[in-house]
Amino acid sequence: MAKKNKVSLKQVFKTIIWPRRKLLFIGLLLIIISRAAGLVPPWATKPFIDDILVQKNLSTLPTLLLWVTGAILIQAVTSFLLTKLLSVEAQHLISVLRSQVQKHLLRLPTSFFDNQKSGALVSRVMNDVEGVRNLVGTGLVQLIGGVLTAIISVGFLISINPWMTLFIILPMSVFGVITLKAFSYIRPIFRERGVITAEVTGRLTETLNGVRVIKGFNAEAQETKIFQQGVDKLFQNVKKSLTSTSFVTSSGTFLVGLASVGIMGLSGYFDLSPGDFLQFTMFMVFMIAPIVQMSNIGSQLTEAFAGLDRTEELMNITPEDDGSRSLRIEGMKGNIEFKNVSFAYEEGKEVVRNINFTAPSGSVTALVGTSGSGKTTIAGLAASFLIPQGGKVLVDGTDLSKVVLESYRSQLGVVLQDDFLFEGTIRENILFPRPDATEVQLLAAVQAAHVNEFTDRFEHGLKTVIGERGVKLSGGQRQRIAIARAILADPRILILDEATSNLDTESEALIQESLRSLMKGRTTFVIAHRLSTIRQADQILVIENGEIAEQGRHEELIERKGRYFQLYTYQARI
Ligand SMILES: Nc1ncnc2c1ncn2[C@@H]1O[C@H](COP(=O)(O)OP(=O)(O)OP(=O)(O)O)[C@@H](O)[C@H]1O
Repeated sequence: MAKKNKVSLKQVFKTIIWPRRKLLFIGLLLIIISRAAGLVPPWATKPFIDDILVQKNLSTLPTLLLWVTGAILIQAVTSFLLTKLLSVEAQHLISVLRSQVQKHLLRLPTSFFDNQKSGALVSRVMNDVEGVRNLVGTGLVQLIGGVLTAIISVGFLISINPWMTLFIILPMSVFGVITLKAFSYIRPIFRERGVITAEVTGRLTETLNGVRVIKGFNAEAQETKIFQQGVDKLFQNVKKSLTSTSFVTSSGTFLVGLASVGIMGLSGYFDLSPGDFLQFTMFMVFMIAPIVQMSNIGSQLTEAFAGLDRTEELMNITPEDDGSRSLRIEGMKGNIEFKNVSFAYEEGKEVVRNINFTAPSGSVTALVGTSGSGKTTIAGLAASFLIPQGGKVLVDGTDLSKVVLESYRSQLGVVLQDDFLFEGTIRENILFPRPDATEVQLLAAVQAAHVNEFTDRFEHGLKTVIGERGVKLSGGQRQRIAIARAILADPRILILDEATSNLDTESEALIQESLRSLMKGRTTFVIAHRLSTIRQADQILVIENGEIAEQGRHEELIERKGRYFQLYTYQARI
C-alpha cells in the first residue's frame, strides 16, 4: 500500500531538474545576463551624482544614459525569453505528469477505488502536480539568479565600505534563518492543504452526483453544513500558512528598514560622498530585494515539494499488474474453474469460501442468492478484479493470478447494472472497446442488441449525442447500448450483472433477446435477477453466506425442493 513519502531533493533533481538541464542552463544564463544588466542602474548612480550633478561634467552623460537604456532593454528581452522558455516547459511537464499519474491510477486494483472518492482523485491528478511549475518554471532559476545578484551586490558593497556592509549582512542573516525556519513549518501545511482540497472536492462531486437522493431526503442543509466545514478547514489551513508567510515578509521589511536606518547613521560617520551613499543604498536594495523575493519563491517551491510528496505517495501504490504475472493465454477457449476459492476484503473476514465449480467454455452460469451473499464477489473473482486469498481460479487450466491481466481482459466483457455511458454519441459509446471495428461489425452489434429500434427514431440516429448535453435515455435503452458494446467487443468471457429495474414487457422482451445474442457461445457469469435468464442457464449456483448452497439446472433444483425452490417460490424476484 501507500508509503508515506517525502520527496527528497536528490529525487527531484534526478527526475525533474537533470533531464531539463540544458533548458535550465539557458535559463540560468539568461537570468545572469538579466541580473547583471540589472546592476547597471545602481552602479550608474555614483558617476551620475558625483560627476554629472555635483561636478557638472556633462560629457559622460550620453554614454551613461546609453548604458542604462541598454541594460533596461536587455532586462526586458531576457525576462521575455525566460518566461517563454521555462514557463512553457513547466506547463508541458505538468501535462506529462498528469498523464503519468492518470495512467498509474488506472493500473491500480479496483479495491483501491472502493475506498476513494472519485472527486478527490480528480483533484490529485489535476492539482498536486501543478507545483512543478515553480520548480521548472522561472521559480528555481529566479532563486539562483537572486542568490547571484545578492552575492555580486555584496561584492560592490564591500568595495564601497566593508564595515557598513557587515552592518547590513547581520540583519539579513537573521532574516535568512527566520525564512528557513518558516518554510520547514509551512511544508506540512501545504501538504495538508492538498489533502483537504481533495476531500472537499471529492465530497462536492459526490453531492452533485447524488443530488436526487439529497433532494429526495431533504438533506440539502446537511450537505451544505458538511461542505461549509470542509471549506472552513481549508480556510484555516490557508490562514495558518498566510500567518507564517506574512511574518516572513514583515520581518524582512522590518530588518531592511533597520539596516537602512543604520546606513544613514553610518554614512555620516564614514563621510561618504553623495554618489557613494546613493550607490551603496541602491546596491543594498539590490542585495536585499532578491532575498525577500527568495522568501516568496521559497514558499512556491515548498508548495511544489508538498504536491510532489502527495503525487509520489500515489505513484508508490502497487499496480494490480506489478510484473509478477508472466503467463499469457493465447487463443483462449474460456473454460473457467474455481478450485476451493476463498476471498476476504478485510483480513480475517472471508466473504466467500470453498467455492468449487466449473464453467465450461460457452456455458452460462447464473449466480443467485440473497443480497450480500457473495454473488458480486464471485463475479469479481472471475473477472480478475479480485485475487483469491485461498484456492485458485483457473482459465483453460492456467492460474488466473499468474496471467498477464491485459492478455485476459482483452477477452473479457463486462456489462454492469448501471452501465456507464460516456458523454458523446451512441456510436462512440458502442465503439469504445473496439474503436477500429468496421461499419458492418458495428451495425451487426447494433441490430443484435436492438439498439436501432430506438435510434432509428432519432434525427441523428447513431450519431445522437447522449449524456449531459444530449438526449436522455431510458434505463432499458442504456442497457441495450451497453449490450451492443459488449457484443461488438466479442469477448470469450462475459460478466453480466443483470439490471433489477422493472421494464415494461416490450423492453423486457427486447433486452432478453439482446442478452441471448450476447451470451451465445461465450462463457457467461450472470448475477441473475430475471427468471427467464435463470431458466436458460446451464448451471445455477445458489450462494448462501459466501458458499455454494446448491448447484444445478432450474428444473433439477426445483425438483430438489431445497433453497432454490424456497427462493423461487417465496420471493417474487430472486
Ligand atoms: N469492497 C468491499 N469491502 C469490504 N466488504 C465488501 C466489499 N464489497 C462487498 N463486501 C462485503 O462482502 C459481502 C458479499 O458482497 P457481494 O457484493 O459479493 O454480495 P452480493 O451477493 O453481490 O450482494 P447484492 O445482491 O446485494 O449485490 C457482503 O457482506 C459485503 O458487505
